[in-house]
Amino acid sequence: MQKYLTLADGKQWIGTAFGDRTRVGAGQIVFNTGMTGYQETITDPSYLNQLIAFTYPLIGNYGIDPHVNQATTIGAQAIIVHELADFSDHYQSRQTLANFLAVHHVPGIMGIDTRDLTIHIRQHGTQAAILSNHPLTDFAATLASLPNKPLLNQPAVHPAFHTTGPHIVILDFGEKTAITTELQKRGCQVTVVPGNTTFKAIAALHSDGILLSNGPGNPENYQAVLPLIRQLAMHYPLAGICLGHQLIALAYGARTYQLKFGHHGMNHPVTNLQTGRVMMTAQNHDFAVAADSLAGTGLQVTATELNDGSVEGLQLVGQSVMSVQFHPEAHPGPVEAGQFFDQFIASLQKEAVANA
Ligand SMILES: NC(=O)CC[C@H](N)C(=O)O
Repeated sequence: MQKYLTLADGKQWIGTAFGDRTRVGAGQIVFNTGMTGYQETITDPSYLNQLIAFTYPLIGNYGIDPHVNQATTIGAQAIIVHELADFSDHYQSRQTLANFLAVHHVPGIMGIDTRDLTIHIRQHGTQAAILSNHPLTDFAATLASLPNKPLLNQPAVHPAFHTTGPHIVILDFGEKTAITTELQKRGCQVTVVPGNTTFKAIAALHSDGILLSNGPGNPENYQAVLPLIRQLAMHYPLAGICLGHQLIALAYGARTYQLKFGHHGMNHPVTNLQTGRVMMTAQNHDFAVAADSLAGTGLQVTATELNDGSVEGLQLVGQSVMSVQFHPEAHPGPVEAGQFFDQFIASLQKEAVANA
């Protein structure tokens, strides 16, 4: 069965259907440059209502391992690959990628020139796209007629794996499971609450620190939570990852802007401005904090992306507020980005000693 991928600017690719073969997908198209990690990417809630094109030419070869899902549902609208592995080979694989997508009602297209698609997005910028079963006659009308998927929050209490370390509340805007797991591994008890929980309800949990999660969409659409963030920062050590980082910036008066084609992949070099060292990071964002909007906010840049110089880390001077744009919980190999969790936990312990 043929499938048609059409971009808002009219460019079209024709390929073969896989996954949920008849379903149509529509949203913003992004490309991901990871050579591995397709399952973590596909289940990452920050991709809500996006079409994900993989630049790595063979996808699906190690199948699907239920343990690495980042959420219980798939928010992405469609998956685009050059070649889909027709069988998977891994001792923990329980399912093929095609089957996994079919079960979650996500359509896929394979057999298209993903290099051509990526070059096109890099040159013309990120835009809306539709994956359909027939050539489109009216892109705008079709886009308007297709439904968006809702975000599914996953509130839960997660015990520490060992020892009784600090208790951290995660404000969930679309949290990846790996964030909870990285905290649990470090001895933390984690409570995940929806991003719109009130200050009073959060205070009743008696946590040692708050972490603002990653999440989908434009950070400017989250204005309602900004007063809560300022209030939380007055009472708790606060950390933010990706969307959480952008929300901290907005809460203190900085601006965010949309990148031309986003950072989606696992090979993004980031310079730690405190040590001068460069680390390889996993990233998944279309927006970034505007460096020229930070003057007078009290926020300082702690890290930058080596390729385009964009802001990758922030801290609030004199207060225990720290954030990163990249994903410290994800790594294709190098694990140094995980230091962010160590620093956050150390800041909770410092605060506890100061208040003793
Ligand atoms: N992974 C994230 O949290 C992404 C943040 C935001 N939605 C962006 O695209 O920039």
